Amino acid sequence: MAVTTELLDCPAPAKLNLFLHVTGRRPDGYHLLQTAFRLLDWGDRLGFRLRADGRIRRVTEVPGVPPEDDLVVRAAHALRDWAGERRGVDILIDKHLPMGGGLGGGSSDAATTLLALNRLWGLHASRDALEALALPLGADVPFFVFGRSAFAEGVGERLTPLELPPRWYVVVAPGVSVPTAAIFGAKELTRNTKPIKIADFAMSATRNDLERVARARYPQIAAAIDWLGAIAPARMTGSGACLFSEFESERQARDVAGQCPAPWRAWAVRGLDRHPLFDWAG
Ligand SMILES: C[C@@](CO)(OP(=O)(O)O)[C@H](O)COP(=O)(O)OP(=O)(O)OC[C@H]1O[C@@H](n2ccc(N)nc2=O)[C@H](O)[C@@H]1O
Ligand SMILES: Nc1ncnc2c1ncn2[C@@H]1O[C@H](COP(=O)(O)OP(=O)(O)O)[C@@H](O)[C@H]1O
Repeated sequence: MAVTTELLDCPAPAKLNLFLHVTGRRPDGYHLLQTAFRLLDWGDRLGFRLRADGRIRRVTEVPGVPPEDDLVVRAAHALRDWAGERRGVDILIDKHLPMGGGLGGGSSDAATTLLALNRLWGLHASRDALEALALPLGADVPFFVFGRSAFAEGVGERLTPLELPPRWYVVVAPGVSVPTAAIFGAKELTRNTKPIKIADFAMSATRNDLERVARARYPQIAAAIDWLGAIAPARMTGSGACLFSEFESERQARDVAGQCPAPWRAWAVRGLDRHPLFDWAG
């Protein structure tokens, strides 16, 4: 029987890939990357309620994602098995981030689950231990546990903190959902960008290698990048479908977001330096 306790309400912020270079491919097919991750002050919200009976349940519907496939459920099982925890949890998801958007929504939901359950179950797992549990859930999940703007290498798990200036972003969703595996698997993807040094990172000197593939396959992405790019330099995040431009002021960002033509959607959002749950790893 479920125990009635308070709901632990937690944010799961989105990320942008400020650039993404594909530098190689591992024998198992995963790609070697260099990317700069930036957290955003915008995301999903998750609720966690302790259960004494040991069951892990997602209690809200997420269209297209059966509970057993949901990264929050998989994260909760991974942490419970690792810790030998006997209690369970009810998990509520309030989804705001477009799925298949390159904003890392599912990955961030999974990381927030690891951080929240570490606290709810009183496990005191270290950040390193949580990052190790995160990687098998998805290449982006360790970054959200790391919880700071980061330069990432490997498949995204080798993370170095990155100091970034305060910035606002316009994020545009062109109304399509992109399957990450199909973009990485494309024959035409170039996989030999020369590695850069972290100190050489600049928006103007980098690009997103996945963008050319996504543009060619999804005309809506190409059209949206061209629309935003006519106003300010615009780039795709991750494997798409969303794209973004960077601005120094909130006013500029809100002004541009307000011009976005339907049916595309646009948001003006602030870049974060730290994950709101940064202190929750032991
Ligand atoms: C492209 C990026 C950039 O941050 O983000 P998204 O666009 O998904 O948000 C990530 O590398 C995605 O990370 P994530 O979404 O966690 O991907 P995963 O579930 O691990 O992998 C999905 C599939 O993408 C391919 N994949 C993913 C990561 C990688 N470095 N090489 C790959 O080839 C693999 O085919 C894998 O089966
Ligand atoms: N909690 C979740 N939220 C969103 N997607 C999820 C979740 N759990 C599993 N998924 C799966 O992960 C896929 C990628 O979702 P998402 O992380 O939002 O996009 P992206 O990897 O492009 O940033 C979804 O299409 C869905 O099948």
